Amino acid sequence: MSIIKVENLTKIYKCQKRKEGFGNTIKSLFKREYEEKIAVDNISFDIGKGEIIGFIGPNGAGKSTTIKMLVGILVPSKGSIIVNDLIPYKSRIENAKKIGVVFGQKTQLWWDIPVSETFNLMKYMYKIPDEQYKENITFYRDIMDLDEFSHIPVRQLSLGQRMRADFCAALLHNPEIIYLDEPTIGLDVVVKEKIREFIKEINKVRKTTVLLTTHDMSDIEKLCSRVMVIDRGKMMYDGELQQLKSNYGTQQMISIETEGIILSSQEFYKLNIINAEIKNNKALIRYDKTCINATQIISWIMKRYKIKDFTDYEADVEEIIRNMYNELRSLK
Ligand SMILES: Nc1ncnc2c1ncn2[C@@H]1O[C@H](COP(=O)(O)OP(=O)(O)OP(=O)(O)O)[C@@H](O)[C@H]1O
Repeated sequence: MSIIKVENLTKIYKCQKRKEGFGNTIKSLFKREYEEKIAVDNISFDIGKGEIIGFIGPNGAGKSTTIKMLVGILVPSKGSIIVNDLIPYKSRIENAKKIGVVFGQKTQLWWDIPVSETFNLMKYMYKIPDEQYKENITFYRDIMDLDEFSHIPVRQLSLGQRMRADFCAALLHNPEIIYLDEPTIGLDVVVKEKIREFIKEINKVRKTTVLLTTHDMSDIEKLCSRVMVIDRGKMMYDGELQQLKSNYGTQQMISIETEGIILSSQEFYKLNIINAEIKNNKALIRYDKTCINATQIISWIMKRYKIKDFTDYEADVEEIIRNMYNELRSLK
């Protein structure tokens, strides 16, 4: 059963045409010319209850525009969206009761009041029953260390504390879906890890559906099994992260340490590899697994050197996505 169903969704922005030069600026005061920008171009997808989906793409790809339409802030130019059996822009308030939103770059907390007061206001606004409110505060207090900062006004919080407070505020009313737009941007590794654990826990305990937009590929690797990739408004990939890895993650690396000094990098190019960086008795070899495999490389080296240690690395998600963007763009 899908909780989000999107069909042929398109968003076209109408923007004022800007021409250079003083004369043109004066003219534009009297006669405005407009041009259209297709930000989201005929995309369709289905999301099931309890899924955690990574929604990724380069800058300006159309991610935020899609999320704004799902939330109900923007009206689509074409196509349909059903979220929780509602059309978001027609039932904004009803929809808002069932969703939570966290924007890494903006806060939805009140700047001048302490975090605990903000939570009280949210309780009042969303009409959260006492029992549910108490249960949630206890749950979040432990997992997000709320006591450390709940008495402090929001403007005095560090970014990591503010993000933790933002997450709790967005989840106080037990939303069915949470939209996360760059939720770990600018955070240190410890807070990032805490927030990822929190997302996993909420998803496990409450079956909350999560749509996550991020440029941090470790967020994707650690949280999502399915990814949707958008580029220039078009859906380029929707499927398993694992499949994406095997389609685009053909580049791999082996690092090797030998007993003696490696004399020259030139000889490594007899192998069908991409490149080799050599330093004393260490070599870092980059290869394409569709051309040669790790065993072939190791056995070739073993005939020439005594190997002390070696490690075989999978391509990381960042590299996979880079390969994918490059390939898709070269096709256009
Ligand atoms: N209000 C607007 N008016 C006109 N064009 C807009 C508006 N908002 C976004 N755009 C354009 O629509 C396209 C998609 O923008 P959007 O913000 O959805 O991308 P994004 O994938 O979220 O990018 P980023 O990763 O940089 O946040 C971009 O070309 C952007 O310039």
